[in-house]
Amino acid sequence: MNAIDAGYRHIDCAWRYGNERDVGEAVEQKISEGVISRGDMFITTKLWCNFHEKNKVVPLLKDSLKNLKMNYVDLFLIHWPFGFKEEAPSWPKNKGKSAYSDVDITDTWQGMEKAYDLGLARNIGVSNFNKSQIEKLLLVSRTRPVCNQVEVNPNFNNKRLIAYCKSFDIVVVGYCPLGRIESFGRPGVPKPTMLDPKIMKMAKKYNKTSAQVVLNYLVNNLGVAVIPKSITKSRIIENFNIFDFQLEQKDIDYIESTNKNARVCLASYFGDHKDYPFHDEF
Ligand SMILES: NC(=O)C1=CN([C@@H]2O[C@H](COP(=O)(O)OP(=O)(O)OC[C@H]3O[C@@H](n4cnc5c(N)ncnc54)[C@H](OP(=O)(O)O)[C@@H]3O)[C@@H](O)[C@H]2O)C=CC1
Ligand SMILES: O=C1CO[C@H](CO)[C@@H](O)[C@@H]1O
Repeated sequence: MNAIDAGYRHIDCAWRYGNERDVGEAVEQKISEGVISRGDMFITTKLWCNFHEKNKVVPLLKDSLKNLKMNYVDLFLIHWPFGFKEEAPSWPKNKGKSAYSDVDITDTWQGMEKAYDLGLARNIGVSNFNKSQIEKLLLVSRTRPVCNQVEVNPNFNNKRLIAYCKSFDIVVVGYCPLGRIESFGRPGVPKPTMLDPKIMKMAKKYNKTSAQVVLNYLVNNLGVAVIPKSITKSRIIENFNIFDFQLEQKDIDYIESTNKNARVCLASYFGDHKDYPFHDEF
């Protein structure tokens, strides 16, 4: 509700997050208050890994729509390229290969196309797909993926994948745009750039916060859509107010120099899955 009041119109959901009911209720409430109409909103949700078989895609989306109390979503994504067996846990981190399914991503894509044909998803796309996985889909798809939602932040600027996606008019939506501050301290996770003292000092010059500087850089300089998450009303408002300033070139150069090619979101438990996406360079 705070996000809608602040002006957000794109809400990122996933069956796996369990946030569809709350988002559906907030949208319904704001429609009843006359603040928005359904057509103003852009609602994304995602197919979880236990439902990659072609004939499971539409039923899973129908379940998401029931949760959302909507009759369509604006964008439906395959959450990860790797699949799990339906009966496996939804995050089978200690189960090993016995939990994995070997459904081909092109079969799952046919299920996504069916969801599109039925009008249940107005657009279809992917998340966490690497270049060769997108290539594989482009070769067989009737309806092309419009979006790849992947990690993008100054520590992991993902430039080569962004350029590849753009060359096929695939919109990149950047997740963990602020570097998911709560993961800082875990092995291999670098300090989020918004905590860099130089960025904090730079932000003061623009009368902005370091989070706003980072989000402005991602949108204006990397050309991606961003989906910062916050449960804090003041930060929700802060993260929306990023369009009214222009970074100087020397500041852009500094932010670029902080790239470390280091991800926050690795899903490394599944590194031995045949479709794990992050062994390739991009
Ligand atoms: N497709 C995929 O596989 C994935 C998708 N996602 C999507 O991306 C979204 C964002 O990613 P997420 O992992 O949450 O990481 P973010 O980079 O958005 O970081 C979120 C963290 O930053 C804090 N924060 C937010 N705004 C500010 C601010 N202005 N100043 C200081 N701290 C701030 C939040 O705190 P607080 O909430 O306490 O205010 C929270 O701890 C997710 O909600 C999800 O929708 C994420 C990971 C994987
Ligand atoms: O979307 C997501 C949110 O975070 C999870 C835990 O890191 C991810 O695995 C998932 O893809």
